[in-house]
Amino acid sequence: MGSQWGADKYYRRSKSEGYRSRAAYKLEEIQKKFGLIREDDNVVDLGAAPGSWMQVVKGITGGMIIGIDLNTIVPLDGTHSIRGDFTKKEIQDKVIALTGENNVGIVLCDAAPQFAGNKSYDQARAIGLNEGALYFACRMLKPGGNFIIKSFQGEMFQELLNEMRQNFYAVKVYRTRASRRGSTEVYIIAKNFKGKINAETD
Ligand SMILES: C[S@@+](CC[C@H](N)C(=O)[O-])C[C@H]1O[C@@H](n2cnc3c(N)ncnc32)[C@H](O)[C@@H]1O
Repeated sequence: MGSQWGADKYYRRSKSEGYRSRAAYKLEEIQKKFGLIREDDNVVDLGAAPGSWMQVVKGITGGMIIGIDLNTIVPLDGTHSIRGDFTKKEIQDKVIALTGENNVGIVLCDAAPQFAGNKSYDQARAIGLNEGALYFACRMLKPGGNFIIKSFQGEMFQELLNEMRQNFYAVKVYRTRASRRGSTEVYIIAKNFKGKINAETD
């Protein structure tokens, strides 16, 4: 039985399996289906707190793992955490200082803005944040890199997909089983970055 309040089967499972959040199961499901995280990928996780996606990624790649969040990410061995807004240049420069230029194999983004309860305002902010994440991915990824991003179906979603298709050779929309029932949440699975030349997203 699903519950809006977190006491659902994924929440209980995350507690018993030591994950920091039920969100872990969304990434596990996406990885099982699409296998986009490769074992030598450097990975950047946008909106990473409390850090369950970083825990999942640690079990897959031997590459560098960097999590970025507005909130503190409790340290996770063998990973880097950056506190700040990933849309800001100074935060992006910190990532490049760690990875070098265009040396990231996959960017993950599970970030969402604080919702105010106004449907069309919230949707516009969510898509705006998605565009910031797309810009980040285009700045960091190596050609052939991948991008997984949470979004919300509604106004401007199609335009976002079109921008994704300008920058990646294959783009799909996927809804995870762990997404809450009735929510418009989906993940965009973008494969095979075309390279900087197509990255005119800002
Ligand atoms: C659903 S949580 C992510 C859960 C995470 N995937 C996990 O597995 O633990 C969304 C996060 O996005 C972060 N966030 C939203 N906007 C952000 C921004 N501009 N820069 C950095 N983090 C952001 C929020 O602070 C929040 O912690």
